[in-house]
Amino acid sequence: MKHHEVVAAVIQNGDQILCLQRGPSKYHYIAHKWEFPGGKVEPGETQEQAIIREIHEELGLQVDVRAAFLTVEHEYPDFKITMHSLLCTPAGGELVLTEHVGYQWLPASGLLSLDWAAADLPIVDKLMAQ
Ligand SMILES: Nc1nc2c([nH]c(=O)n2[C@@H]2O[C@H](COP(=O)(O)OP(=O)(O)OP(=O)(O)O)[C@@H](O)[C@H]2O)c(=O)[nH]1
Repeated sequence: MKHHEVVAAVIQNGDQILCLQRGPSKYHYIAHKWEFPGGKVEPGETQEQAIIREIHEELGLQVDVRAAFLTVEHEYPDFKITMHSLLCTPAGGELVLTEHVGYQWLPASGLLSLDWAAADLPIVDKLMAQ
């Protein structure tokens, strides 16, 4: 089974957290699900370099990476991921969606109002517990 190393940013602006909605996908179980911005780590990149690149590509934002948050191993029906979530704060730029179909800024207490990708649920749980 294919395995991907993924980084995901929990971008916190005060108590608000940036949540993004994926569009259609060939995999029904991730199509239209909510997730954190990020993507696959490319060969030779650190997690921090990967998240900074992905956030710039996907959202046109600069971020500062503050801390590692939680690493999740998740197996979907067709592939598995190791996803490293990193706590980030906005550091410039105007949010423009280039790959996603929607976004919401929500406090941790509101995160479960969204239909999250399965791999994200441990991250959501940890954010809600803090
Ligand atoms: N970015 C991101 N990906 C996630 C999250 N949760 C989750 O299951 N994933 C999965 O992790 C994988 C990340 O790949 P991606 O498609 O976003 O990465 P990428 O931008 O490098 O994609 P590409 O292969 O089209 O170049 C996808 O299969 C995605 O469904 C999340 O919170 N953020």
